[in-house]
Amino acid sequence: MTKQIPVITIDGPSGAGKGTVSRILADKLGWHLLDSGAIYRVLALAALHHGFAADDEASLVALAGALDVKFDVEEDPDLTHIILEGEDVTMTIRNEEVGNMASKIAALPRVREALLRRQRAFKELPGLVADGRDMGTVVFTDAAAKVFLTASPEERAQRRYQQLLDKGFTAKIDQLITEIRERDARDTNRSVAPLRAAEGSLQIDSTDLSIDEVVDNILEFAYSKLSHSE
Ligand SMILES: Nc1ncnc2c1ncn2[C@@H]1O[C@H](COP(=O)(O)OP(=O)(O)O)[C@@H](O)[C@H]1O
Ligand SMILES: Nc1ccn([C@@H]2O[C@H](COP(=O)(O)OP(=O)(O)O)[C@@H](O)[C@H]2O)c(=O)n1
Repeated sequence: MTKQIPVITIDGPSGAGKGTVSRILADKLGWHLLDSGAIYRVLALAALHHGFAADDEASLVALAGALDVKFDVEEDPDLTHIILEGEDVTMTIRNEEVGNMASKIAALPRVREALLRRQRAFKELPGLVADGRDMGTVVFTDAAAKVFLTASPEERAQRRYQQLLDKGFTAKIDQLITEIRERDARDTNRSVAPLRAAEGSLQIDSTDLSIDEVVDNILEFAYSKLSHSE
């Protein structure tokens, strides 16, 4: 029998802490990490470079199929460098213009379909931690352990605010709360792969939990699931 490759999926809304806890989990377990949002962001940046509109599905699908992107984990142990068409876009893809474009193109069914194989290719031994919106519901439906991580919109906006200040940007908390609510609505109400908790997932509200508490909860859940699936 071929060895099953274990997958832990972490889905949830923007600012819930998915990226942070996924990276810690992947480090602790020595597993691969898929930041699926980065793939949508890279496609969004490429679309902006090419001047494609957010609803030009045919052009975006063609672009997704031919996307020349590399995730470089060798160079820097703390940060996966993302290289688009030879250019390091690790920082550029994090800006709000790219995030908003990513959230718009992510609503197009054929674009999501075109990115499926690229995401599934991250599933390699010894295991994968996959961070996104539909990791447990669509991309890795057979994952060993599925987590749905949330926090209140106010707390998530406050975290983003702090994150932006730490990076030297200015930001307005009211505007961030509005943007978070808009992005939640778009991700939750789209017809294809809407944001929702996968069946059987561990649901964690991290509003009043520390990062370490969230990681410990997930590890305990994942170990119990993995020991049952062996
Ligand atoms: N449980 C938590 N308590 C406090 N801050 C948190 C917690 N989880 C994450 N953060 C912080 O919130 C910010 C957003 O987290 P991030 O992992 O980027 O969220 P997501 O990937 O879900 O959008 C980061 O600055 C992170 O350090
Ligand atoms: N698996 C995924 C990951 C991201 N996305 C979309 O891509 C956008 C950017 O993802 P992200 O995870 O980088 O966003 P943040 O949570 O960091 O704000 C999200 O707003 C989603 O609309 C998605 O639809 N499916």
